[in-house]
Amino acid sequence: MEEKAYAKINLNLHVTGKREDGYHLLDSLVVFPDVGDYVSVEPADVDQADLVTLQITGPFSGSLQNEDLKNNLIVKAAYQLVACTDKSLSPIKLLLEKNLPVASGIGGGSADAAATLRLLIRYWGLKISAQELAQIALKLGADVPVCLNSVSQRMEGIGETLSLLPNLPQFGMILVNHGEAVSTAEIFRHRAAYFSKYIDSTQNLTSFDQLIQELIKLTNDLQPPACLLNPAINTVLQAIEELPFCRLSRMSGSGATCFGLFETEQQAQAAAAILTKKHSWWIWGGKGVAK
Ligand SMILES: C[C@@](CO)(OP(=O)(O)O)[C@H](O)COP(=O)(O)OP(=O)(O)OC[C@H]1O[C@@H](n2ccc(N)nc2=O)[C@H](O)[C@@H]1O
Ligand SMILES: Nc1ncnc2c1ncn2[C@@H]1O[C@H](COP(=O)(O)OP(=O)(O)O)[C@@H](O)[C@H]1O
Repeated sequence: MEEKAYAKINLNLHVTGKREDGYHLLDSLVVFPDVGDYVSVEPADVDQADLVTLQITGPFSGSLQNEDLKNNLIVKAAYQLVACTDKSLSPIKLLLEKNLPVASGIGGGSADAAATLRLLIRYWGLKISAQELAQIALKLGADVPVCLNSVSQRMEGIGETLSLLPNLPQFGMILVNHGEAVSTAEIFRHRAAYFSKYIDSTQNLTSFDQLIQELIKLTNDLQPPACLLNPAINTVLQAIEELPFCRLSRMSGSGATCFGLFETEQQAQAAAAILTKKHSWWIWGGKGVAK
């Protein structure tokens, strides 16, 4: 049994306020392109010491090799489910194929956690209400709730207030990461002192042109501090902007991954191929909205 953990892309990200606990309030249009990690589960030996174990493979497994697997969001997600059932559960082995760059503003860890929740609810046959699931997800991280169904959404609060964007058009996207991880906490610490206002007209975004016109008016408020702390992000943004048919380039989340938007999937794939010839960066191109 397997679940795909789709990358999370913030098409815009407005920091609209700050909570008393220091967490920032956000307003962001979030989409899930057709690229991701894979989480799968198989039965483990009954004499396995831990109920849940994890093995990581894939091109970015090395980024997690020095971390204790018990701290991985996948293992934490599994134990959150264990804690909310009376069922007697048999030991499992979880496998993660890590295809997404780590700590890169595309929510790989959050997507993995959400995929694990979906996977194990199915595998163990658990009955959990949507409300309880949303609470478990938020406990794991602010970005986990939006990743639960991996469809286009507007995200507010710190990530707990979600509204679906069912009319968003299909488009092509490229993702580019130059290989330097940036710290989310540090980027938030260096953000400008003002809070930005977000004007919502998301219901009208039914064509690609309308979407671009709207996104041009919006910003990622974390992009300026990220570029200041890691100027190479500017180089990436410029390289994307110069690609044929690119209509918008921007950073996702707290960075450093940047995206480019194209009218079609084919244009995005061709653009990714051009960039791949010039740079040794992580580059992906394809469908901007997976499902
Ligand atoms: C910025 C976003 C936008 O989608 O994406 P990423 O860049 O992580 O992909 C998220 O809000 C990231 O949420 P999440 O992934 O849970 O953040 P964490 O790594 O736990 O946050 C690390 C630190 O960043 C700060 N932080 C995080 C989220 C937030 N809304 N306000 C904050 O001030 C806090 O200091 C927190 O301790
Ligand atoms: N399954 C996981 N994949 C990636 N990172 C994880 C995972 N579990 C825990 N982490 C931790 O979460 C941090 C943020 O990772 P990630 O979710 O990739 O960041 P971002 O949301 O910025 O893309 C990592 O530095 C790592 O320490």
